[in-house]
Amino acid sequence: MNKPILVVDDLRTKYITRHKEHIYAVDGVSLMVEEGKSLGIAGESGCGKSTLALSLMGYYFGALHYDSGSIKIHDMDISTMKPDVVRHKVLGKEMAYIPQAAMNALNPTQKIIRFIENVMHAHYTKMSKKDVYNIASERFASLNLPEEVLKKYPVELSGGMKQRTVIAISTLLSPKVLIADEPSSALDVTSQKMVIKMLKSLMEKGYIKSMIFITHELPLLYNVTDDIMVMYAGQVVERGTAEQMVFDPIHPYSQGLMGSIIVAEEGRRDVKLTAIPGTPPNLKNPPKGCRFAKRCEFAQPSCTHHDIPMMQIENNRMYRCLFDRQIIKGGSL
Ligand SMILES: Nc1ncnc2c1ncn2[C@@H]1O[C@H](COP(=O)(O)OP(=O)(O)OP(=O)(O)O)[C@@H](O)[C@H]1O
Repeated sequence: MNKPILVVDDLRTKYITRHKEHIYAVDGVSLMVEEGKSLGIAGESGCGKSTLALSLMGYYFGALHYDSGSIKIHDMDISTMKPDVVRHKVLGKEMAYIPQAAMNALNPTQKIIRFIENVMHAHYTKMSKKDVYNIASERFASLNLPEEVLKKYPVELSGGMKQRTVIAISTLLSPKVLIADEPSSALDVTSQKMVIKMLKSLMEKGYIKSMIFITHELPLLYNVTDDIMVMYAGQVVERGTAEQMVFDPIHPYSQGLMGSIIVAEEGRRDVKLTAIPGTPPNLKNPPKGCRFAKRCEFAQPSCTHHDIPMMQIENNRMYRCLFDRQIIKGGSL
């Protein structure tokens, strides 16, 4: 096992609505990312993926609040740091975040190099413009981004190029963890591929030490990440290697997720396109016990009696279900 970089233990974060309702969108999430490894997070819309990303970044603004649990980068616990402290001490150098619409982060009235100067000067106040330019052009070249981009305005760049530019800028300080939230979902297929290639290249070249990649598409994760974690209604329901999760998912929800998407992988063309019947529970008032029980073809009365813990079956391979994997996989309940 490599050295753990990011360790999250039993994290709970919630939205407090105007009507004072508490919505636990991240409800007891634990995860670990090792040095040199990438973790994919998958799950249907509304399962808490983006809230988890925001919580890891300490973005507690507006309705989102920290409740309990810890987030450690190496041994530094950042879970209770004030957002301002996180911004100064953590963002950029320790962790970087690429949100869904990252390309909109660029200032339309500024050339790219001016934007980079601002980013670098926030960390190194005395760095000369020449040094900033040299660092940026070297990194851009290494990531196959043309140097001319530095002298352009965002409007002069295509969507894909803008996205790759933002990724290059966010990782200029070589953070230990990169959190990418659906970084390619708004792009055409060719640009998507280039973004994915770039993320892999950031890992290979050691510009980032580890990555969390969020998407609702399991097969995309299979091509990008070492491990995959599936979330359902604010909780983790399964974790394993990408290979295990795509070809041998255990939890009935992960199995449904696999069956509900087109898998472009060789050998998986047999998978039928099916939708998982029903909808996830309302997180204002989640059901007792297994949150997937209402939609699960294997559900038994015991599933809803008490909370179901994660069952560890191998190192880094776990799932949240009362039943043995042979029973679920054999469909003989
Ligand atoms: N500002 C908010 N106030 C109250 N509830 C919210 C707020 N933002 C999100 N939620 C709720 O939190 C839950 C998790 O939302 P989140 O956006 O994290 O899911 P997601 O898995 O990232 O979905 P998507 O893939 O669509 O981005 C949802 O039930 C959502 O309704």
